[in-house]
Amino acid sequence: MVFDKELFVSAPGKVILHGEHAVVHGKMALAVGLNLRTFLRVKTRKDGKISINLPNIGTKQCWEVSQLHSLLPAFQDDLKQARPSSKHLETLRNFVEFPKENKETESLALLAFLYLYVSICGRDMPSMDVVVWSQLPTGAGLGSSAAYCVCLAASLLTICGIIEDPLQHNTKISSWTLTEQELINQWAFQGEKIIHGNPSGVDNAVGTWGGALQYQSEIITQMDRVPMLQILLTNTQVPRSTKVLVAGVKDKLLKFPDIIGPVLSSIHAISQECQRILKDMTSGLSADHYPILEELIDINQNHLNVIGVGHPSLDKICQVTASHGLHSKLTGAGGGGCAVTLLRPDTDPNIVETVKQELISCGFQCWETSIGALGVSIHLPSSLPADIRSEFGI
Ligand SMILES: Nc1ncnc2c1ncn2[C@@H]1O[C@H](COP(=O)(O)OP(=O)(O)OP(=O)(O)O)[C@@H](O)[C@H]1O
Ligand SMILES: C[C@@](O)(CCO)CC(=O)[O-]
Ligand SMILES: [Mg+2]
Repeated sequence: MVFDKELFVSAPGKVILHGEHAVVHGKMALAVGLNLRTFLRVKTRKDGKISINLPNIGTKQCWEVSQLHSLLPAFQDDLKQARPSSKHLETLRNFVEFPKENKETESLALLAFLYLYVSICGRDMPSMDVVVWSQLPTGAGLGSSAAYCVCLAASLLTICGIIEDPLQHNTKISSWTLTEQELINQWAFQGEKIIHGNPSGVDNAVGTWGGALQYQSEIITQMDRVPMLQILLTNTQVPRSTKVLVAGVKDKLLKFPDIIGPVLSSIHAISQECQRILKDMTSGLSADHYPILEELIDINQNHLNVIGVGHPSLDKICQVTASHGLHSKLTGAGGGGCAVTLLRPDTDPNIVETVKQELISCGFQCWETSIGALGVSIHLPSSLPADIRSEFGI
């Protein structure tokens, strides 16, 4: 049982360099942690209530823990057997009674929370307040859903005592053991299944481990030496749903297996080639690798258009950046959302500034960043960034 406890947990967003969508069909993806994070604060309370506050999507809910106990029979057979079934989802939807005009954004976030809360806590449901606040744009291809699920899984497993609070004995440790991270990742994957329908698991793996990784069929390989690539991220601000886009690619693949299948195989080969180049770059081979990286970006962007996940706003980013000699592709599920542009070490900062201004004048939002970020972390309140502290009112 949990007594007075307060935890602060965070997880990074991600950028997929290559392999989005193909990875859902067993191909390889290369993905990296992003220095924009989701933060969660959980604080136990004593009045038998459980509240969740999600300011990014304007959602607040509060229930009696005793009400949530009524969900247990539907979960009883499958408790601790991680996989959301249609029976679970139906039970949770009936429990929350979403009004007709309810936004999908809100229902998916609450369903994922309730699913993880009931499945992980079982009979020992703690009374608590949960607040989640993110630096990531929601639904823009930067893995906001995975960062949300990783934070929920890590905090619920810790508050229920299933994994240890890393700060309990040593305030310098900022994450869990490898075995505990594996458990966090598995539960976050289940949360992603509620939000995405059929996720590959790459996003939650980056949210858990950060860094740079290669992902294929649930096998995660950390790339231990990756060059410090500088990138420009542009958010078209065109909303889209990963769930809908992933389902669209599946339909196309079923309809035209001999046409779409080879495109996915080619995307796989692009990921392999990119990985080889990144390795060469870290082993100090002097060749100019950037032209190849740029060509791979262009080919993949065309492939992503072929499989139906492009958008005129993404084409616009490619045109604007190409007119200044830079190369871009969509990242994440596409259909709007974000694009990634590769910056060379010798790219003139004035050019980057001009490109940014042009993109901003199209109504887009830009961030210049480098790849790689820490995975799921636990924080002392004093070590949280100032803007996060003020979001949490501390
Ligand atoms: N900070 C947050 N607070 C509440 N819910 C969130 C938050 N971030 C993400 N979500 C949930 O995740 C959903 C967005 O997930 P979606 O997979 O469509 O986009 P994404 O994860 O940002 O992009 P991608 O999967 O392409 O990387 C939202 O509709 C919401 O339900
Ligand atoms: C589109 C996709 O490949 C990446 C979304 O960030 C979906 C997935 O892998 O689950
Ligand atoms: Mg997502």
